[in-house]
Amino acid sequence: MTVVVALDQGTTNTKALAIDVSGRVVAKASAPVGITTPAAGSVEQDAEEIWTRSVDVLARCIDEAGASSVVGLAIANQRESVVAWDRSTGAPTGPVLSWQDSRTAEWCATLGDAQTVGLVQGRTGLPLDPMFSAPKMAWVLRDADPSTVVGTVDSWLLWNLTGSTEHVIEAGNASRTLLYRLDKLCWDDDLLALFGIRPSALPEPRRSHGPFGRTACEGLPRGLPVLAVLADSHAALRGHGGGTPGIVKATYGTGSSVMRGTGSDLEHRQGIATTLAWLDESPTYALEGNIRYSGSALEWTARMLGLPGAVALGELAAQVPHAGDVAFVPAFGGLGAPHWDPSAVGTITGLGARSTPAHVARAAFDAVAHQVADVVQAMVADTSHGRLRADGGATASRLLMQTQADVLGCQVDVAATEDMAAYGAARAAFSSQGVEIPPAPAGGLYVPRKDSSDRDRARTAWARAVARARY
Ligand SMILES: O=P(O)(O)OC[C@H](O)CO
Repeated sequence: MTVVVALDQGTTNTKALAIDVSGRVVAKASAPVGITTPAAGSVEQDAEEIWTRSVDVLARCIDEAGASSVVGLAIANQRESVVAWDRSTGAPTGPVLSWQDSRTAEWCATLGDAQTVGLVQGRTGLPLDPMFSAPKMAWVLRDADPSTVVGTVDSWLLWNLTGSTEHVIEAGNASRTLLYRLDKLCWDDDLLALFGIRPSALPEPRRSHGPFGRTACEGLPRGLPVLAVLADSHAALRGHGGGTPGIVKATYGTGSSVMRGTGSDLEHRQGIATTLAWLDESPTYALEGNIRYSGSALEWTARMLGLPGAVALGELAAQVPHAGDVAFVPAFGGLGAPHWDPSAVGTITGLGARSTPAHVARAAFDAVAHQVADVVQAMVADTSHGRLRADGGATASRLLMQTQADVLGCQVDVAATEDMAAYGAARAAFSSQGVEIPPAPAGGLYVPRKDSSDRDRARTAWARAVARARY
């Protein structure tokens, strides 16, 4: 048996899956990863913890699958988060600044006039927003020694996996930094100057198939090649078979990423990012809308209501047929796509004397579905003939998936595997070896149960709540 061991290094969890040539998962290990919010707008992680947890799950998975059957590794990783370390010692110089970290929001707002914002958007496909890596890189490099280097989480993992030899970044991850030029597929000197980032601190961009080197670290068999690296959301698109124009997928993780592959076309849409999905022999582009709080909005609401988690929240929400007039806009740290408003604040509107915790719980599920719908509708003019492919932990909620079909007015196909990012990365790794494994099959289908006037009413109420959350 031949397997690829795929690591999915996510915001709150690190998983490894051994996947065979038929696409079957033959071994799996996972470990939680800590995240802290030491101050308003600051969201941090521990780089050493990310690394040690990753080695731990990889080692357990390789062991279970049998080391001799492993042809190589694949990586899918959380994007935009920034790690800085000392090139000579390999030690992190501070915490990881998470993609959710918005401490640079004010600085970003002063960075440029409309022309600069247009330049950034035109070259990188991204809005000038603190979610992306460059402002965080600039922040961690302030006053840093010349030996300090930076990277995204894939860079950090590859540096450690290869025994501190490779300081590289996968091209799709690079496209999330605000420094990578989408048409020319390289770092952009003007943007490096804009953010004040010294080129020698940056990792070298590589194609999604590398080369990324071989394992040379403690805790893992030596000499295993890293066959493919993909940013996690992009990997999920690949898992769904996306990339070819038309497929729209939503990943429901800590945040949500909605993506539509556009093949070799660089398309642009108002409020939506254009991104490099992956770079094989030629680039595959995608449109993407990133929502900061979706699964984490459910967790937050559960905590506020004194419940143990999202499952209990779903049980409470199911006690009422709808949220009444209550709407919850989880604009913690501002709103992402398609609004891109860092000044928006988390808001619960429409509370009345008859509102109950169940209505608030229901409003939290509505919020996740409406945020995804906002992005899908900014990408696809008419959703009624299409389908949304869904993956990620929160797709286990039937309430959420039915709500999603209802507010979008189209069928939602839920992937049979909850590990789509790892699956997509494994697909890419096998493909580099000339083996094509099939896209992951759907495990559940949801069709809309609301008519269009109910849907329009719900969408209008949501739009009003979003307007209230914005200054
Ligand atoms: O950790 P996840 O799976 O929520 O993914 C994080 C995203 O990559 C951030 O853009």
